[in-house]
Amino acid sequence: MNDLLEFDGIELSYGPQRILSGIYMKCPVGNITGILGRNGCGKSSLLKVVFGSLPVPVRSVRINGQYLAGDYMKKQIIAYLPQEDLIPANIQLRQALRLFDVDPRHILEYFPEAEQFLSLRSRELSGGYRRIIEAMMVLHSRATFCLLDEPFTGVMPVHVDILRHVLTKAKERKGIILTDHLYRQVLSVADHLYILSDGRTFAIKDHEDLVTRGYIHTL
Ligand SMILES: Nc1ncnc2c1ncn2[C@@H]1O[C@H](COP(=O)(O)OP(=O)(O)OP(=O)(O)O)[C@@H](O)[C@H]1O
Repeated sequence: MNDLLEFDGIELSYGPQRILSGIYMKCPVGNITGILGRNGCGKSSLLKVVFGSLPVPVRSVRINGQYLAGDYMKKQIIAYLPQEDLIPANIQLRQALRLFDVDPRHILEYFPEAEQFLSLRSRELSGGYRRIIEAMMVLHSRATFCLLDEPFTGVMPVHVDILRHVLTKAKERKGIILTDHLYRQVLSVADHLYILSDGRTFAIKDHEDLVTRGYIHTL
């Protein structure tokens, strides 16, 4: 049986503003799970809580039914691409790959031109290049589960196609949860979809659900 990441019982408020309250989501290895939702509904917050970088009083994150204790970030069970930059601005790409324990060949296989970028600092890369390389790093990390917050955003179409290909290959050995407002790209790779609305997750059955939840007008 494939490893399964599940989470629920997550409660998150910012002051009086309740953000998350009725979450249930699961993602087995072999699957890509997409999360959609309106601006500000809490998608990034949810990924941070599951990764462990945003502490909350109540949270249940399980792998194969076993609760994950606080040290799972160190154990590299879950890798996370934040909406913000992953690689610190002053770090050379070559150093970043070493830090994240990613073989540069995984990047150069798809982006041979990146050879000339290896000695550049992260801040010297273009935004779109930095984004796709960061997404590739997470997908080639040792973690069994990957959380990707807006991996497609800012990436040019030919590289989006490469990323979709890498995602499809990576899911053979990983479970992947991703969110992005480039929802057609999300729809094209996701095996399961949820929409986050009113602090709760709803499994999406069809496109009509996205209209009903106020995410798209119509297709
Ligand atoms: N550190 C914080 N302090 C207070 N409020 C916050 C904080 N971080 C996020 N929020 C609020 O929580 C809500 C959810 O934010 P979050 O970034 O998780 O939404 P999102 O669904 O990822 O949005 P988007 O699609 O615009 O990226 C928003 O109303 C946001 O203003």
